[in-house]
Formats: sequence, C-alpha cells, structure tokens
Amino acid sequence: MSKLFRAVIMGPPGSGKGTISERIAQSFGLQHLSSGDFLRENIAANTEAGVLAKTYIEKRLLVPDHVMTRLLLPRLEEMTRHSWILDGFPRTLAQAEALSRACELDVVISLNIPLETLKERLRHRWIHPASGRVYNLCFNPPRMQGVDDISGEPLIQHEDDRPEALVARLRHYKDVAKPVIDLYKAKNILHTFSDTDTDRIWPHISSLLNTKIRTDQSSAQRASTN
Ligand SMILES: Nc1ncnc2c1ncn2[C@H]1C[C@H](O)[C@@H](COP(=O)(O)OP(=O)(O)OP(=O)(O)O)O1
Ligand SMILES: Nc1nc2c(ncn2[C@@H]2O[C@H](COP(=O)(O)OP(=O)(O)O)[C@@H](O)[C@H]2O)c(=O)[nH]1
Repeated sequence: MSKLFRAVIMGPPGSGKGTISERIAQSFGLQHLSSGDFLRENIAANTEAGVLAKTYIEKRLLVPDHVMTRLLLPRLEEMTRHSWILDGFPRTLAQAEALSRACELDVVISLNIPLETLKERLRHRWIHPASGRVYNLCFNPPRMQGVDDISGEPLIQHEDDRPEALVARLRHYKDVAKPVIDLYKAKNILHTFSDTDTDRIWPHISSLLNTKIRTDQSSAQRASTN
C-alpha cells in the first residue's frame, strides 16, 4: 500500500490557497480540506460548534483555537485512508501544535504574493457564500456574470476584500502566521513560492509534489517488501 501524504497550504488572503488546493486535489488525488468550507458546513447543519463559530465569523474574527481544533482534528482522524491537503488550518501556533500532536505532515506550502497582486485579486473576487466557491472576473470568471455556475445563486463580494481592509488583514495574517512558519521551517518541511501568478507557481508546486509523493511511495514499497 502506498504511504498517505499530508500537506498544508498557507498564505495571506487572496494568495491562491483555495485555487492551488483544487489543482492539487485534481492532479494528485489528494482530498482538499478547507477549514472555511468545513465551518460553513457546520453552520449550515446547525451543529453546536457551527452555531458557536458563526458568532465569530459574522464579526470577521478568527474562531477560537479550541473550537477549531475540536472541530477539525476528529475529521482528520477519520481520514485514515486518504491523502489530503489542508487549507486554512492551522492559522495559529496553538492550532499548529495541536495538529503536530495528531499527525505528521510531509509538506507545508507557503505562498508569498506581492501586496499589489493580492489587492487586485481580491478586488475582483466573487464568492458563492453557501459553498465558498470562488471566482475572479479576470482569472476564472463565472459562466454568467454575478451567478454561481453550479447553484445558479447570486455571488457576493466580502466587505473585507476591499483594498482598504486588506492592509490590516495582511498585518494580522503575518503576526499570527510567523510562529507557524518558523515552526515548519525548523521541521524542514516548509516550501515557499513567490510570484504574481498562480499559473507560474503551479509547475514548481507540481514538480515538488511529484518528487515527494513518488519518493514516499517507493520507500513505503521498499519497507513493505523488506
Ligand atoms: N483555522 C482557522 N482558525 C480560526 N478561524 C478560522 C480558521 N479557518 C477559517 N476560520 C474562520 C475565519 C474566517 O472569517 C472564516 C472563513 O474562512 P475562509 O473561508 O478561510 O475565509 P477567509 O476570508 O478568512 O480567508 P481567505 O481570504 O484567505 O480565503 O472562518
Ligand atoms: N488574476 C489572477 N487571479 C487569481 C490568480 N490565482 C488566483 N486568483 C484569484 O484570486 C482570488 C483569490 O484566490 P483564492 O484561491 O480564493 O485565495 P485564498 O484566499 O488564498 O484561498 C480568487 O478570486 C481567485 O480566482 C492568478 O494567478 N491571477
């Protein structure tokens, strides 16, 4: 049996975590687990944690660490037969430490995108709020303007995707993410990608995962034949 592969993707708002995770899921068969999607599912299902998380999300605040870890870690523990890429978790050092206790990561991808690019992308980001599906009027426009391709429901823009809000969000991201990035650097699993275009970053991520996944699988095979 091939070894399971565990990856995390990190980056500021608009850096392309969702977009790249989807490509990884399609190209490498990893499950894309998004903390935002998972929270939205819990809110829609009115679970206890969903009701609690909603009060924070409505105020555009981070959900407290103990709520996030209680929600997410059991879900990861269920995924014993799947390789996955985790997007949106961990956001804080406490979350990263809880994740380290639950499983061993193979790769952490960190996206480092210039501020002007983030501003431009988020200005054009449209979201289907119920599913979290994301569009961009230039990069991946919906088939019909203002309408979700799958449900036919209207798309919205987030207040805090406005360029004026981005600088504060970015500062907050950097403060909170720095110790997480340092932790993964120290573990030697951090891979940082810097560019203005997802299409230019993608070949590098793809070749990294090709190498890592193939190497892991052949060592797992060697171990099983020894
Ligand atoms: N790991 C987490 N810890 C705490 N709160 C979280 C976490 N992940 C998501 N949330 C909360 C905060 C967000 O307001 C909300 C939606 O998350 P998400 O869909 O990732 O959108 P976002 O707008 O925060 O991120 P981005 O702009 O990077 O896509 O859920
Ligand atoms: N113009 C442009 N838009 C992009 C590119 N990559 C992603 N996007 C769009 O930028 C926005 C932010 O990407 P998203 O994947 O949601 O980033 P996240 O916030 O890190 O998950 C979305 O509207 C994407 O469709 C790119 O290379 N060029």
